[in-house]
Amino acid sequence: MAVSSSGAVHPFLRRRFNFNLKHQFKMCLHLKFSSCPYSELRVGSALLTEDGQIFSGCNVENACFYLSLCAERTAINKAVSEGHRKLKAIAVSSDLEDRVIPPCGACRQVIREFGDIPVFMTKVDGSYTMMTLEELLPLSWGAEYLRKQEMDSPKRN
Ligand SMILES: O=c1ccn([C@H]2C[C@H](O)[C@@H](CO)O2)c(=O)[nH]1
Ligand SMILES: [Zn+2]
Repeated sequence: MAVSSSGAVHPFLRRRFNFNLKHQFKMCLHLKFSSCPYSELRVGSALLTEDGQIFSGCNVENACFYLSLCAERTAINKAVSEGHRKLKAIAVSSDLEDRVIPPCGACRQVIREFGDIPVFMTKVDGSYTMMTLEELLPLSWGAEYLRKQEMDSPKRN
């Protein structure tokens, strides 16, 4: 079920994740590094890893539009490329004042690779709506549909 808040740390988070949302939001402010000359929509993301580290990201757009990368995937790629595959939660923020910002379909699929984690969709005033990845992307495609033996094989290319 979706959880909304006016900015305080939600009890759900404190219980399940021992997670300081304010700190996470601070990291989300990395939307100031956003490179978005085409959409002019600054987006930031922050994710929490199992061992308590936070990685931030922003959207990085390209003149060849479809090469642009969303903030969430920037953050995920940073974390994974530094050896952090166990993700606990992810947040996404933007300049939008009147609405929370939801991850696009591509990002939902990429987040899905790392489990059914909570996704915090925030507004500039610090309020947020939290939904789990399963709620955002029900009946989703994942590694369990692939041939496991092949996936586990150390010899695969
Ligand atoms: O959750 C979202 C939604 C949109 N964007 C970016 C992609 C693009 O740069 C801009 C406009 O779609 O917003 C993100 O980074 N994350
Ligand atoms: Zn996206």
